Amino acid sequence: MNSPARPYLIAPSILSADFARLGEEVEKVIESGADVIHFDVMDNHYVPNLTFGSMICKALRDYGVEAPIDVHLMVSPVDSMIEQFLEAGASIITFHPEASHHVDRSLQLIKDGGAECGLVLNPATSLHHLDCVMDKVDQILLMSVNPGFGGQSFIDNTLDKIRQVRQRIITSGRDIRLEVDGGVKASNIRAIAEAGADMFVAGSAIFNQKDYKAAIDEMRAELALANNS
Ligand SMILES: O=C(CO)[C@H](O)[C@H](O)COP(=O)(O)O
Ligand SMILES: [Fe+2]
Repeated sequence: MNSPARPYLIAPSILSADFARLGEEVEKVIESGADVIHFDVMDNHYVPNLTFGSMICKALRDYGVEAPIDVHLMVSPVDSMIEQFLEAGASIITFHPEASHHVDRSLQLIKDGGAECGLVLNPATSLHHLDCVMDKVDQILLMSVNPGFGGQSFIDNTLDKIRQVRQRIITSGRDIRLEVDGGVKASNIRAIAEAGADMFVAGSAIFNQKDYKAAIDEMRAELALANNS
């Protein structure tokens, strides 16, 4: 079905980390084999929850975190937050198209700031939002839960959406990452990869375990079995 041009990337979501020890938690999860840190920004407006802003991203950089930071903006409006996160050292910034009045402008703002850009589509958001930006995005994030909270169950019909987006990526001829976020765990990560994803966000499935390395290793073992030919 698909042959990812990139290796599989595991991106622990710090939403489920111990916020009182965030620097140590991030260090520990990187040492345990994580590729990317997924950073969930919620504003109690676009989503019914409130998390953290760019100061925390900057604090992680100042603490010495060098791993890519993948900022998932669940905020509206988006542009002022994009500017702040560019300043704070974000590597990738994604946002929800319905949260921006001018999607192309917001994507360009991210690129001009030197970060990678992408759109996030909720479970019931149409793929039509991708039609005019496939030449611009570096990453597409498909939500497999409704945004706002960690620890929810994976919505199964996301698998079909992943297959459709993978086809669009192949058609575009571009090297666009396909990230999936929400309810990802060792028991379903192989099916998600086989559908066409190459980047996997997992919050509770990693941070709610005692042994982060064992949790990540188990996911990698499942990914090694994925048939994506
Ligand atoms: O964007 C998110 C929620 O809006 C989180 O990234 C996501 O839910 C990760 O948590 P979990 O793996 O526990 O589902
Ligand atoms: Fe997220």
